[in-house]
Amino acid sequence: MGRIVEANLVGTGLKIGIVVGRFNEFITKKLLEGAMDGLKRHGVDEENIDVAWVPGAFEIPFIAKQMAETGEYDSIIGLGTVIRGATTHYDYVCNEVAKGIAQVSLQTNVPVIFGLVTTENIEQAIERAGTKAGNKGFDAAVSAIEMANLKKMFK
Ligand SMILES: Nc1c(NC[C@H](O)[C@H](O)[C@H](O)CO)[nH]c(=O)[nH]c1=O
Ligand SMILES: CC(=O)[C@@H](O)COP(=O)(O)O
Repeated sequence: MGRIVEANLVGTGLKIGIVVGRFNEFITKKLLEGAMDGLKRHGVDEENIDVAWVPGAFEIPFIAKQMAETGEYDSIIGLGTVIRGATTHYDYVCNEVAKGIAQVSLQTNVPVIFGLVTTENIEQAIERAGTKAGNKGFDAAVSAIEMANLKKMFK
């Protein structure tokens, strides 16, 4: 059997970028709090966390790409909240942000984490922003650390 590659969750020395959407800010600020908590509790120095606010989830991939291209970041986290409305707008936003984040990650070789809450209603969003279903921002922080460390294992 070959090697099994599994990264630890130690964030010491990592530099992390966060891109967060202002749309539905009452939820996204909770995701940001969760992400900051997750990063710091796993050893990331607050000085090594940069946060960029964008208007909405649709804009996350563009700024994530600008950040990734600086070469400064070990991982980037996208945080946003898309809540279904009366029209098809939801589907366009969700599809583009998901595809965009995946593309930025593959094009730049920087892990970009999908820390978005995409829900049918406000209640589902609240549940995923620090109440009964955890905090998607915290989960994204742990994934960012794991991916940054995993990437280093393939150098
Ligand atoms: N409806 C939601 C949006 N819509 C805004 C777009 O993301 C974008 O900012 C605008 O279309 C300008 O390009 N954004 C969210 O983050 N969440 C939503 O529920
Ligand atoms: C997910 C959204 O974009 C949403 O806020 C838009 O709502 P609507 O479809 O009612 O315009």
